[in-house]
Amino acid sequence: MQEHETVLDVEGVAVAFDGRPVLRGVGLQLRCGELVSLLGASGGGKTTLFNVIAGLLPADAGRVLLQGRDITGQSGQVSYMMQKDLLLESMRVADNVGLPLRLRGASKAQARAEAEALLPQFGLADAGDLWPAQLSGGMRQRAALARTYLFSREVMLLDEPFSALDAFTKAEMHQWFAQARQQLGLSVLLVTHDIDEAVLLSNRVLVLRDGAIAGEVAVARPAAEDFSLTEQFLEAKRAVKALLA
Ligand SMILES: Nc1ncnc2c1ncn2[C@@H]1O[C@H](COP(=O)(O)OP(=O)(O)OP(=O)(O)O)[C@@H](O)[C@H]1O
Repeated sequence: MQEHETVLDVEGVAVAFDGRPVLRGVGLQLRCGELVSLLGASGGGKTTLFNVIAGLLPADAGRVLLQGRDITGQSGQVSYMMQKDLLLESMRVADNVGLPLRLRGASKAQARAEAEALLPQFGLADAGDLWPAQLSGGMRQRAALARTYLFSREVMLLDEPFSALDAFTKAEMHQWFAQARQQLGLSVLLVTHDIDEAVLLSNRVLVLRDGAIAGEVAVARPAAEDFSLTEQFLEAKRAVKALLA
């Protein structure tokens, strides 16, 4: 798939719970190799939208297209990492990461070999034989991201993947993730509450308000040593804050 082609197309998704509308016709597009963040008030329907895209929750209206194919209501088409990493404590890291391959019928040895080959790209080169309890918070999140990547490489839905980390680890993860995403050519939709994180990592930031996309901010990224200290970063942050207000 070519860069800039639409990989995921969400059209007019509406969801109501007990007659109360949460999503009122959400539309968005994700292009190949792009990271788009979704920001909005707590309870605004971000996770609900992810559940619809992942085919885990039926929508009252709307469609979800993956590379032009209608996948509305189908689970298992895009990869989805929920806020909690959900690593299985009784499995070594490589087996945890290889789990999606096992679910698709690979042998334990095949799944482990493929997971082991991927671990260096996720900063876990020597961690395959460790147990999850032996990992730091950042390592756990990278293992969970590697497992999500093995589930499906086309589109990743990440629901607050860094929110549980301390500020120092979070900053390290941002730096690592921005690079890994480029190298692996990932197309990512990211839910976050953190405006700085959204601006730092995204090509575009979408604001969800009153059940619809209130607007978007395209992030212009200069080739600076530290993007977060640039005028362009502040400019994008101001524009996002104005949309949220
Ligand atoms: N299965 C459900 N049944 C009834 N109400 C639900 C259900 N799932 C979510 N809701 C309600 O829908 C609204 C949107 O919830 P959702 O979790 O999608 O918001 P969110 O934007 O992800 O919130 P947060 O940022 O706090 O994670 C909330 O009011 C929530 O209580």
